[in-house]
Amino acid sequence: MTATLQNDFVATLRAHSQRYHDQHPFHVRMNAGECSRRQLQGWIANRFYYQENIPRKDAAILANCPDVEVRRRWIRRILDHDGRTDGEGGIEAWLRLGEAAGLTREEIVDHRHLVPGVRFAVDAYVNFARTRPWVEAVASSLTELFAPDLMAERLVAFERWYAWIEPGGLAYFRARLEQAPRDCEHALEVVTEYCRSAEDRSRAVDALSFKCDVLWSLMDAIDNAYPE
Ligand SMILES: O=C(O)c1cc(C(=O)O)c2c(n1)C(=O)C(=O)c1cc(C(=O)O)[nH]c1-2
Repeated sequence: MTATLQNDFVATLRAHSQRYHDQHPFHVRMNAGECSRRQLQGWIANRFYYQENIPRKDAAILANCPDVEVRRRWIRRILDHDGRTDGEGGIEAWLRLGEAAGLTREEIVDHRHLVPGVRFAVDAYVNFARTRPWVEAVASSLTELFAPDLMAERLVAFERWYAWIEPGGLAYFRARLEQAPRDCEHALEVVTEYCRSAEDRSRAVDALSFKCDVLWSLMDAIDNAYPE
């Protein structure tokens, strides 16, 4: 691929920031301090389903990926979320966020708050990674290019507007500020190396569009379940 084609490809991927869920009305209200306690708790309990399924999605990518060097780096994502032992990892950190916001572990883990639209959106993402070519699944993870800005904004918003959430609960977002850039740098390397033809590139762009839709649908479902 020539340098120009590569730059255009990366620019097209990055332009998907315009469709990222940071612009969803629920996130806009969240970051403006307009969410109630119940709405934030609902968001945390529902987003847990995304968090617990991310490692299963990444395991599907590993299962479909024949490149040992890619697998060696990709596997770290699973450990980041699952931890190496009890009490570690992103899933645990998300449960602590829930506790800091006044939820019990039990009510998060047993899915009593999980709404159908969130389940369908997350299941669609995992299913995509299981059934589509692995490079497309890698491309679909590239929404993480846009996540750090949202995390930084969220950290400021939570400290400012939702002081009733214990500050220790925000550790998850701080960890993602470092993990997301590292992860998406690798994902970008993979798609630029493997997407050689115009058709490959177009499929990678479609995969990222699909993922933007997953995240947007997830937020729509939460927004509908916890009206103002
Ligand atoms: O809170 C967010 O807005 C947000 C967004 C995303 C994303 O853009 O997919 C991820 C995360 N958080 C996240 O915490 C996370 O671990 C994660 C993994 C992935 C992925 O697709 O592999 N996205 C995201």
